[in-house]
Amino acid sequence: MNRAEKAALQLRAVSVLRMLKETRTYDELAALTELPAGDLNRYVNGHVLPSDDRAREVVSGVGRDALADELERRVTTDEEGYVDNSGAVFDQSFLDLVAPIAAETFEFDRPDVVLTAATDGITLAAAMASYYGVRCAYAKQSKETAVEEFIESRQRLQSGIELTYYLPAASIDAGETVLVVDDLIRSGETQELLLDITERAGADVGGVFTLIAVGTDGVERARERTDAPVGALVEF
Ligand SMILES: O=P(O)(O)OC[C@H]1O[C@H](OP(=O)(O)OP(=O)(O)O)[C@H](O)[C@@H]1O
Repeated sequence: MNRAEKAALQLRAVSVLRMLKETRTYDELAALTELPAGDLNRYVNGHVLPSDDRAREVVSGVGRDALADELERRVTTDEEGYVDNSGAVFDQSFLDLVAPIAAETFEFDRPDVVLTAATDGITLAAAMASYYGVRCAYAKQSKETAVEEFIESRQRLQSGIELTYYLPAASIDAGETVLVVDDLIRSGETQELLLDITERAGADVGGVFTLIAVGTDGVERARERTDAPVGALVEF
């Protein structure tokens, strides 16, 4: 890890600690992180940065669990099992905290592009793309006017409806590495379309990440399509 990466990791740990501190006392934060309350106070107030070992532990250990709890608090499910996750996907700063934790936890290959499907995956894709410092692209169910060439993927869904996603062809170059993300995976049909688009572009899949996996079918389906890591922050 070079100096800039170390500094970035330390600052991410401070962001995670600040988020956790919003609803906790320093003693509670100390119990959660197993770090001394006095040190935590200095980190949260920005007087001292945590060591890289402590920072990594905060980001991928307690940070992941705490963000998963926070996500569960922000999501509601109705009696038919439909999920309202607007409390998460409408909050870009929350997703900005998720991005480094997802990257640390699942060790995706470093992408050139983060790809998602419009609409609800876009803010997560933007957070992941910003974290890696790469482009973000989203496939849509309609063709953008003035774009001449598209990569398209069509699938007949379990429901019998045919679904087509279109991505402007210039969004992904052959040989690039693509991280496929979405806010939610249920049947895995949307992921399959995105993985198909990646393949049609001649690109490689560096990983698949979702905030929420509803059941295991969708995640299993993605795992059958790729050897790259497939991860979910929470599973319902
Ligand atoms: O695993 P699947 O069964 O394919 O479901 C997952 C998809 O469902 C939701 O999108 P939706 O179709 O509701 O469109 P939206 O993002 O525009 O709301 C969600 O954002 C995923 O893209």
